[in-house]
Amino acid sequence: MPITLPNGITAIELADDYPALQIETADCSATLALNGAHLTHWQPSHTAHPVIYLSPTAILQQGKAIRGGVPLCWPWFNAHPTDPDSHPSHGVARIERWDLISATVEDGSAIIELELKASPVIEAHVPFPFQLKALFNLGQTCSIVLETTNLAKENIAVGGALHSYFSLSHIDNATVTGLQHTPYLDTAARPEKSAVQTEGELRFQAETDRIYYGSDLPARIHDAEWKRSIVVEKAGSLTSVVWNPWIEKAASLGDLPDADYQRFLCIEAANARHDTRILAPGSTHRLETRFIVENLS
Ligand SMILES: O=P(O)(O)OC[C@H]1O[C@@H](O)[C@H](O)[C@@H](O)[C@@H]1O
Repeated sequence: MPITLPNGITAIELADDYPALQIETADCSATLALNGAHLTHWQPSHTAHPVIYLSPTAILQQGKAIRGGVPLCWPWFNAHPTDPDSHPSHGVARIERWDLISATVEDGSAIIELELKASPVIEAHVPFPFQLKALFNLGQTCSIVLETTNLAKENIAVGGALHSYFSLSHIDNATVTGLQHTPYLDTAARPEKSAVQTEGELRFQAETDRIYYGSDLPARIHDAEWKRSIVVEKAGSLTSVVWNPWIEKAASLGDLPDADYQRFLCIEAANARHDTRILAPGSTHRLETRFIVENLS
């Protein structure tokens, strides 16, 4: 049965056969694509600039991943752990269409639940039965929960990430705090190398691709030009990923303008590598993140 949408939430098409929900409430504006349960825009009313970066050349097509927004990576993080040539980067959840289960507006916040149902495409990549839900609470803050339940009779392994792309005035204006003394794996280095962050403030001057482990955040992105901080909180995750592709990698990505590496930074609540979760039959894992925007005077 079709869901009746409340005032403040409208069904739109972002492209041909590419449905989304447009949210306009007193507290925020936001856009949520059903493909990938992918938040492509969120801007609370108290901030002058969008919080989420979306590539202007993102491909909006069934079966393709959107560049930017908040990809829901599931059930593995980045390349498939054993057979990367046969399975898509960051899993299938971000390229398949989700079903809308409910949508309400309460006190200025849109509360939306989506579910990814099994299909032959998904079964070709995910070898176990599951229930997967995404819960969004979009208002003055933005919270996203990705909830996996194991419907198999044996243990399953579930990794992934809430791969948020945060919009910046310019990467040179951005610093990140909250990660000092945290160990990380530098996956941009060849070979990968382990280190501990010594700096109190992280700045960006090269490709950055780090998996921080034992990290429960929060981290804070300061944008000196836009005079705001974005606080990134999380739960159900002990790995945090910080990613910016920089010049060369950005140029190799066909769905990102060459110069746009300057316009975003990813901070991701992850279950990456050894933080992949083992779920017993019937058990549920919740990977959560929340964004809070603070204006600086
Ligand atoms: O191009 P994709 O599949 O969206 O991945 C983008 C990036 O996602 C990040 O999470 C990874 O740490 C990077 O290694 C990866 O390049």
